[in-house]
Amino acid sequence: MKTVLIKCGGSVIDELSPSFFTSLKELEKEGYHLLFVHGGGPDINALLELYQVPREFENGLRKTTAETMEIVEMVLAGKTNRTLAAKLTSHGFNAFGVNGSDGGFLQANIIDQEKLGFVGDIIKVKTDVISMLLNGRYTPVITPIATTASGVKLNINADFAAAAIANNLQVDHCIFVTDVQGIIINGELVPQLSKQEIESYIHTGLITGGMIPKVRSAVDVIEKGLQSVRIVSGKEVFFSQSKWVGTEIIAKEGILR
Ligand SMILES: Nc1ncnc2c1ncn2[C@@H]1O[C@H](COP(=O)(O)OP(=O)(O)O)[C@@H](O)[C@H]1O
Ligand SMILES: CC(=O)N[C@@H](CCC(=O)OP(=O)(O)O)C(=O)O
Repeated sequence: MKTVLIKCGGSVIDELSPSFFTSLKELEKEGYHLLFVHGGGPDINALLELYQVPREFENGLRKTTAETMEIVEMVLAGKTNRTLAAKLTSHGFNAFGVNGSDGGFLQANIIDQEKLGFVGDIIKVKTDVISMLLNGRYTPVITPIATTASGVKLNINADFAAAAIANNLQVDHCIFVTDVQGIIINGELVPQLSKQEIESYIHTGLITGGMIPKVRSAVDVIEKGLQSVRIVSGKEVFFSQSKWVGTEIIAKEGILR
């Protein structure tokens, strides 16, 4: 089965354009089965603000207290998952919401309780759930919340969750959909980037903020052997006539595919 994992950032879920859905249809026409992982950072921020709960990030990861975790779950499982699933359904996909914390689907360890609180790193993905849904011609829409061995719920950065699921499922393509065309350096879209170039751009401050976990996740997926990883925009066409638009993350500098 040919599969494409599509991570849809919270930055763009409310702004997905008709041409984004046209690209999804093109992928389907080429025989790909699609699965989605969604974020929801901006909506989490908005609800935290409403409840007057302080927001804090460390290296792009949200410091998550027990109180924050309750709001994270309300937003991710309650709002963003439902919004994306509804949009996909209205475009003819058989969307099926999947909570990472149900049935031990996403299992994680706490990264650093003192520094980050209830934030995890995925250690196991029960891929049978996804295979079952894809075989039934459903389109899984996955919420990035995991559980520890003892059943504690953890907040997972959606880019990291997407990378772990892509690696475990060995998908054919992994794409990170966001609100910009790809990696932009000095005002120009960069069509291809290697790990070395990425690290140097992070070091010089040309790749910042939420783009850092995204590019690091993309590199992780490439290093684990997946051939095709891209950062694309959800506001434009990203796949047409078998051609991709955006930034491709490549294993080594200078190797063109
Ligand atoms: N070099 C870069 N190229 C493009 N975007 C960048 C770059 N460095 C930082 N960014 C920022 O990263 C943002 C995307 O990350 P984020 O807001 O976390 O998105 P998402 O919610 O889609 O995961 C862009 O809107 C942009 O402001
Ligand atoms: C640990 C951590 O940072 N979790 C993220 C989960 C959502 C996310 O990653 O959303 P985007 O893809 O829109 O950034 C958070 O709480 O914001």
